[in-house]
Amino acid sequence: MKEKDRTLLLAADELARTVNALAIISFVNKNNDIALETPVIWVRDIQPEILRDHTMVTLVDYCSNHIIDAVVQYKILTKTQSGTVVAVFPYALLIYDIEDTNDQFNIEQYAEIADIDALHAVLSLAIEISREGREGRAVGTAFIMGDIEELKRWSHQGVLNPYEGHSESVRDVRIKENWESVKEFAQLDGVFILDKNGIIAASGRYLDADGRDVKLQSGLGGRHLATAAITKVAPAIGVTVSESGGIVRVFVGGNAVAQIRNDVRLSL
Ligand SMILES: Nc1ncnc2c1ncn2[C@@H]1O[C@H](COP(=O)(O)OP(=O)(O)OP(=O)(O)O)[C@@H](O)[C@H]1O
Repeated sequence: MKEKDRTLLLAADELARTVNALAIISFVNKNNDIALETPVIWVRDIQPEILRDHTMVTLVDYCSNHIIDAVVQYKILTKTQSGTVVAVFPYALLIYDIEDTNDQFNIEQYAEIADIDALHAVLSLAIEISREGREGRAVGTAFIMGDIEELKRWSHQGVLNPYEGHSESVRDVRIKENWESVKEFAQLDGVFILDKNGIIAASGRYLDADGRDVKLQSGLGGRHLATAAITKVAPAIGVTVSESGGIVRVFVGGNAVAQIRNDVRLSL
């Protein structure tokens, strides 16, 4: 490990203890030899060194964008809503208040649409699918969770529903043992629909909501458009995993409300 990185991590640990931070989020290379009192979350696949010769403004911009992305994921993966983290970049230490990302994405505000634990589970699962793919291939899919009768009304079965006739216990997305089969069925054409408690009603589902009056950033195709559209006509939240690019997006009321990049990967 570079001496500079070690010094920064030790300083971050001290700072974290002073401000009573929950964790250190490290954008410097992972090192298991260094013993710190504060739990460290390593961000993988990031090379902030490339910015070394840039201006201070670019660096600050880079740091704040990356810490926001990392904290949004941290909140989803650890179910943390408040507190402080200390971020370590190769050229900066940052104290960051977790609640500052609430403008970006605050899961709690969707409690009326879907159970918060189930939503955490769907988001974590979507992040895993976006990172892992299946058998070396990228996988794209979507999870639509909400009023299940409305979701059934606005969609139809594209292929045979593999969940048909199965008990709730094997369809519950909150149970991690069920994730492996979800990852398998994510390869089917179509999407998953789930009730507001996270019980999967079907996969291989085709969405019929009309995406014509939905406005999304350019480049997003049929899956994203249909997901946005169904959240406009039904009380539902949609989580997409893009096959091209691996980004996880969250849709509510016809709009994209959050975007989780897959190049900021936290290893907890
Ligand atoms: N209305 C729909 N309902 C369910 N699935 C759909 C719908 N439209 C498209 N899809 C699925 O999305 C897949 C990808 O389509 P498309 O490339 O147009 O979407 P996209 O939004 O660009 O997604 P990606 O970023 O994953 O490529 C299709 O092969 C199909 O399986």
